Amino acid sequence: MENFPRDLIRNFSIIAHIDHGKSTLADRLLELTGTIGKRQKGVNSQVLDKLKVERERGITVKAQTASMIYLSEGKKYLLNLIDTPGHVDFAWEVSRSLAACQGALLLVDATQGIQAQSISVFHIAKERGLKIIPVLNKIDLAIAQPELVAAQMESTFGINLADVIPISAKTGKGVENVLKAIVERIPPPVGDESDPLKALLFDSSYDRYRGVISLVSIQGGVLRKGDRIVSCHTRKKYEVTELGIMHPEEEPTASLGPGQVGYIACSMKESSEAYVGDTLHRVGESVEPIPGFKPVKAMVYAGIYPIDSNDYPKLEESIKRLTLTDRSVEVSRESSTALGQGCRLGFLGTLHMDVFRQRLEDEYDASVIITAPTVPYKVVYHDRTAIVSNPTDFPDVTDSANRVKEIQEPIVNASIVVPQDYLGEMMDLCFSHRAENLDHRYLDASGASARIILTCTLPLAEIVTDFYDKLKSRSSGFASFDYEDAGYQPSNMLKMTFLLNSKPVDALALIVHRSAEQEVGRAWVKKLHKVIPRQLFEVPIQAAVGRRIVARETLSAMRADVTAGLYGGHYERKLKHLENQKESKRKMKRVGSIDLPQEAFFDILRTKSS
Ligand SMILES: Nc1nc2c(ncn2[C@@H]2O[C@H](COP(=O)(O)OP(=O)(O)OP(=O)(O)O)[C@@H](O)[C@H]2O)c(=O)[nH]1
Repeated sequence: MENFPRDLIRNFSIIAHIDHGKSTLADRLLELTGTIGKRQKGVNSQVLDKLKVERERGITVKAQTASMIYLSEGKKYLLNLIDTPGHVDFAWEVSRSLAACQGALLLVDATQGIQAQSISVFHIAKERGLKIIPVLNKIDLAIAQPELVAAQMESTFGINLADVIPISAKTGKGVENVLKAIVERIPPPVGDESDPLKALLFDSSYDRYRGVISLVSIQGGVLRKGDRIVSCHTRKKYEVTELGIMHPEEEPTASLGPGQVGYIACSMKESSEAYVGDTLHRVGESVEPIPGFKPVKAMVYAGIYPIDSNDYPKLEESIKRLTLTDRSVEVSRESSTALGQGCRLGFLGTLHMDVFRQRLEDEYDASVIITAPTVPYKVVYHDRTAIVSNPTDFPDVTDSANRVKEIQEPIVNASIVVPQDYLGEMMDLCFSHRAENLDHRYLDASGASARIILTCTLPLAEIVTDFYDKLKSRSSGFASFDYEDAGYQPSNMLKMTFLLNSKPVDALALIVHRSAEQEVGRAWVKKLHKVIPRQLFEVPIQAAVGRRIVARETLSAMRADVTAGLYGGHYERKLKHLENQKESKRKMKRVGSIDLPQEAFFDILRTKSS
């Protein structure tokens, strides 16, 4: 395995919109090359989708890699498949996996045609200079429109119709042609055995016994067991204790040569030491780091609290262990008068957040509440700039004493692919979420079912809550959506606070755009009015921006005599009543002079939209 000549190695990825069949095709390739046995009929567990949550949701979260041997015209090729995740939140993982490849299979579902992510992944691959092999999947289905979709691929990607390979990843039809094309069209990797060692770290996972396991692509030289290596990024030194290829499980080898892709274990204890995109080289040799290194950046933040505050230590431990396997989650401590001790987590996007919460619940049996997501804002003061991702820390911009010059919010370039009948709906949706620079063009030549790609810029804050759900429901499920980071722009954002009996409640603060302050303020005081139990006195519930009250409701005083039931009866009954009262008092959170049941808080926070 380790002695493969470089010109017989091919490193490639499958890139596609979600559900277009990447994992199914990967399975078929592994089967055809004899890397795994044939699946039994009816068993649909994909080898490369490992995590339970991935299987449940049918999406790939973490990239997996596998090597296979393919015989063609008497030659034995080593094909390294680098699997990429299929969701916008993980664009960075796609990009870094592609750094280890020379080619990519661009897979498009022949029943659905090109979708938003087909276009974005195509551009990432193109920018990296990869050889792209267009593949049309699901041709076994009666509703497939292979000619139409192939024509779409020609006009959108500028590829040759003759290069498109029609397949059914499900039945295996045409898949042999894909293997042939990989060998014929994708160039072998570069790099020489005599070069100094240069390895790109493109993924990592955590093993309880061996520590961090990194996936590397050897771009020059040979890596051997026992080698002393050093990270360009951290300058930390390690000894390689084990290495090998994924076939599809780990298979130890004595070395990894130029062009090879494999795993290494090297006494790295903390997963935070394994920087994706880092270059590893041998101690004593100096090399130019591989360009394109950038640390991952959290774009969505939320607070996470245990339902029962006694569970905090357990929750913290669980989060710690989970982040060992998913380094892209940022963690810090946070506490709130209303919710007690918790953590503030930063995620790449909302799906990433959902997946993390589900893993926490599945793997650690933790009952948690996650507060509404907030994006990181830039607060520009006269003398400095701060990044604020927690409403509690957001300054009151209406108070000149705070010397805030400007607030900037993160924006994204969004693209939506949708049948033309839904164009009006989609434009309305975008406008109601503060879209700018709206533009559209046709993907197909014409026809009643012609599809359109709509592009615009949107504030990230507008898409982190329910934008995706609205997009799906208002397009009857036909629209697909993708976005990429487009930096920051000045924006009129304000901090809204809520007052109960004239006292502000920290945990309820949120950041809103000025244009939405009335609407949001009114909706929230109404909601609070519903969930807060009546007190012995009248309680005003107010939404405020700075000192300005933008909405108000009044909770009238409780009239019933609650102690009435206590007169007469047995002593034990009274005692029981007192105990019950004590118990429920324990659960109450005293905010200002108001007692609030914790559940009321959770109710509010669960649905709060920032
Ligand atoms: N009929 C038919 N169904 C297919 C074919 N290829 C994949 N599918 C089905 O399409 C669905 C999605 O396939 P996956 O392989 O999970 O898609 P994916 O692109 O890996 O999805 P992500 O990992 O979430 O990006 C599954 O239900 C597959 O069984 C095909 O050629 N024909």
